[in-house]
Amino acid sequence: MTNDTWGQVRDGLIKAVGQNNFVTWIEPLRLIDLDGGIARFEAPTKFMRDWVMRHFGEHIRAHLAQSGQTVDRVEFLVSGPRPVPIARVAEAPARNRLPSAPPRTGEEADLPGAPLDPRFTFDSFVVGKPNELAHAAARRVAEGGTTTFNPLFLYGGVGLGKTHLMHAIAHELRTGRPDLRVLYLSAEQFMYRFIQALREKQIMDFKEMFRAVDVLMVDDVQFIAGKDSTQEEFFHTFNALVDQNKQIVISADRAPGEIKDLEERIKSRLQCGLVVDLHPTDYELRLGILQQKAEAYRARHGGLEMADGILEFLAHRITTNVRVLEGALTRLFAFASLVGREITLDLAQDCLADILRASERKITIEEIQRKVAEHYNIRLSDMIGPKRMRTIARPRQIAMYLAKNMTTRSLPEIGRRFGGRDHTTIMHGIRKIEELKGSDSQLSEDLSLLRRLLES
Ligand SMILES: Nc1ncnc2c1ncn2[C@@H]1O[C@H](COP(=O)(O)OP(=O)(O)OP(=O)(O)O)[C@@H](O)[C@H]1O
Repeated sequence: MTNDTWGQVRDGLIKAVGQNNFVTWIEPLRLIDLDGGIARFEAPTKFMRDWVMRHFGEHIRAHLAQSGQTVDRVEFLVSGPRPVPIARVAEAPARNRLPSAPPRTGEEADLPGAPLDPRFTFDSFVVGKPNELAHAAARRVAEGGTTTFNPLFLYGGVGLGKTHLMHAIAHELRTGRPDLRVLYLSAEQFMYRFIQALREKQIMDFKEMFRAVDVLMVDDVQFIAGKDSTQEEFFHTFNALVDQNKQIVISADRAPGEIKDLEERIKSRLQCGLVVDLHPTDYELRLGILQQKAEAYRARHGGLEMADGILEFLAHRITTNVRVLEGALTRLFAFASLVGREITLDLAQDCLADILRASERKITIEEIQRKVAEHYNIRLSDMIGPKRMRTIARPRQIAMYLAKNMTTRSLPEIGRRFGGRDHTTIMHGIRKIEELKGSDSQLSEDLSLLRRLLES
């Protein structure tokens, strides 16, 4: 192939994939051979080979073919530490080398990002009060414009949509800004890649790779807390990218300041951008998510017969997290399609009994003691202490009564939590309250109020 032909192919490829992509991924390739309809290229590292093959292989083939070459297939090889000499390359190295390829040696650490879940898009993300800020910030980053806050730090409890939002950003950037190199991975993967690079003495490649991305997204960053050298490397990567104005998105299960064993300088760096939390879901958001999932199911599998109020019932009863909510719905649909019946409330309760039981709020004896002590304005220590005067003994008996009725604890267990009292003393206290509540309206009101407070 002549320089002219390559010049033509080069221009076409730049137009097709963008200058940035061309310089980073295509220019470093070396054409070793074009024979029998097969064009063979050599890439400096395995990572680059895989990336180019996946993203630009077809572009390269098509542009070579357009320039008049007979090319049915393009193959990519990795140049090993001691490349096998290829005669043709040796004969005409200057011609076959793609112009101005930067010198690269050895094989770079294999550093592809984690795969993205195709279902985690902005379209499938339901927005409500608890997550609207996080969603808006994620949307802003996904536009790929100038960096306004760096990093974006998303945090929240288990299963509240952190990963979903990060994948959505990556999907959006890949379509809207294909010229940007977006790398998404978990903090755990970051650590393993780092250890691998250390072991294989490829730390420079590791650094180069991470510093070459335009948008870096690291999920579950709390994982690197307490892992000193990984933290150190993460800190340097982080700084290098921020210095170049490259966008960073981080997620964690808690706010930066609350991650134990995370170096202070990292905490303060993480707090420099925009820190937003995903709050626990509320009823409206849960219902919205369930409605969206039910619609998606109908769109995929056709009709689904469901009695009124089922989704409302689930949104009301399953308050743990979205993952559990989704799991419940999936099981319900599978069950309904197996038995071929309409989903009724009975069927839902039956089929989801374990999930419903597990998401019932568990009230502890300590909570009961605290609430009752607060209500009657006595000290918590008096709940378990020996004082016998009525102003203390009565609230203590009320707490015993509630402990028996609102938890599954046995009398001896309750006795232990009340300063090691015997179960007969507990029994006596409970009986006393049962007796009194029929005649003492104030006491019965207090009991209902305390129940409500504890259940809320
Ligand atoms: N607002 C939402 N709209 C639609 N689906 C949601 C929403 N929030 C969470 N989900 C779904 O709930 C599941 C759990 O979400 P995700 O994996 O993003 O949680 P996470 O916050 O990253 O949790 P973890 O801390 O366990 O990693 C996913 O299937 C996700 O699609």
